Amino acid sequence: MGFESISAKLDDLIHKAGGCAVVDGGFATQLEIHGASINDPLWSALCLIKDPHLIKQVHMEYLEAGADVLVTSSYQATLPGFVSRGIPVKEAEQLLEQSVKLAVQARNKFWDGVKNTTSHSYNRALVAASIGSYGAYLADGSEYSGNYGPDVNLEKLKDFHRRRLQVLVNAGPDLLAFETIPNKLEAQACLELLEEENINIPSWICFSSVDGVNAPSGESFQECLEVLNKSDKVAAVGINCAPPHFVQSLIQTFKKTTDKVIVVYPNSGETWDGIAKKWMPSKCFDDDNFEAYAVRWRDAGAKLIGGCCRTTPSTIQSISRVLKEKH
Ligand SMILES: C[S+](C)CC[C@H](N)C(=O)O
Ligand SMILES: N[C@@H](CCS)C(=O)O
Ligand SMILES: [Zn+2]
Repeated sequence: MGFESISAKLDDLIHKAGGCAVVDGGFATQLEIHGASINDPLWSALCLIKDPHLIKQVHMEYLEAGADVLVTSSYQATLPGFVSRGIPVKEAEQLLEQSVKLAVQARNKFWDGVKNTTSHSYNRALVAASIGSYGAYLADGSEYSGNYGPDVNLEKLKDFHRRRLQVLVNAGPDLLAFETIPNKLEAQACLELLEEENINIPSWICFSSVDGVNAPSGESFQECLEVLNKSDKVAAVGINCAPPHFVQSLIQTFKKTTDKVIVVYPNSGETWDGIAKKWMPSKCFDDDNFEAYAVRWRDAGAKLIGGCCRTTPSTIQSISRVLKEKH
């Protein structure tokens, strides 16, 4: 590695993609479209146990659609979550490793198939190991409230994230994707872990938002980003799984507060009912809206753009087509 910066691989991908790379779309959503039943505390991580082939298939579908970054199936895959289902710790760790390996295998297979073909517009994708927030593990919708209760402090959050982080990094992803972080405390915990574990692959840290202005906890993004700006271990910051109509102004807020790469991959606009465990209709973007807005988000300064829950490979195809258009 020498003196190469931690984020060299990510910077190189963004450069090759013409200044703005494409992240994949809703992973759990596409599992469900294929019939997976994930109404379960493990949510999409249930497929790591029940149907790993489907995981690889979904990764392939997002690659075909033009994703430059694959986010792994580990969002709600945690050691305590698996252990609570009677899975021994060693096997639980293997499931986490498997989430990275399935994405790497899909990426390699897809790239081997296209790299020597003429006039394709694909880049060799990077694999980002998903690290869902503590709220995702709680499976009570608290990744959208940021309310973890009085017993959760910095040390508890670091304890929760540490071993999974180590196992995922050892499985060899290109990046780490911290997803739906709802408050400043968890952002701080993730950052301290990256430093303490001396992680040498780039990370992005993405927040959720339910009002389009602040983090779900009510803390301002300015105070959250001031914490993250202190570390070079965090290559990119942004928003995931928030409604798409919040994104433009949030990019502007982030631009004022950080020099880091900005990553946005909103959901379709539907809202998650954490009790009923289903998506409720709301003001939504369709694929054409994503296509139109992806250009605006890029022009506002985002360098990584994709979709989250309730977006599909056809959404990513629309985003990829418009962002990779030659002028
Ligand atoms: C991004 S949310 C829709 C994931 C599922 C949630 N953590 C739950 O288990 O209810
Ligand atoms: N990477 C996860 C994020 C859920 S908010 C998924 O797409 O299912
Ligand atoms: Zn989502």
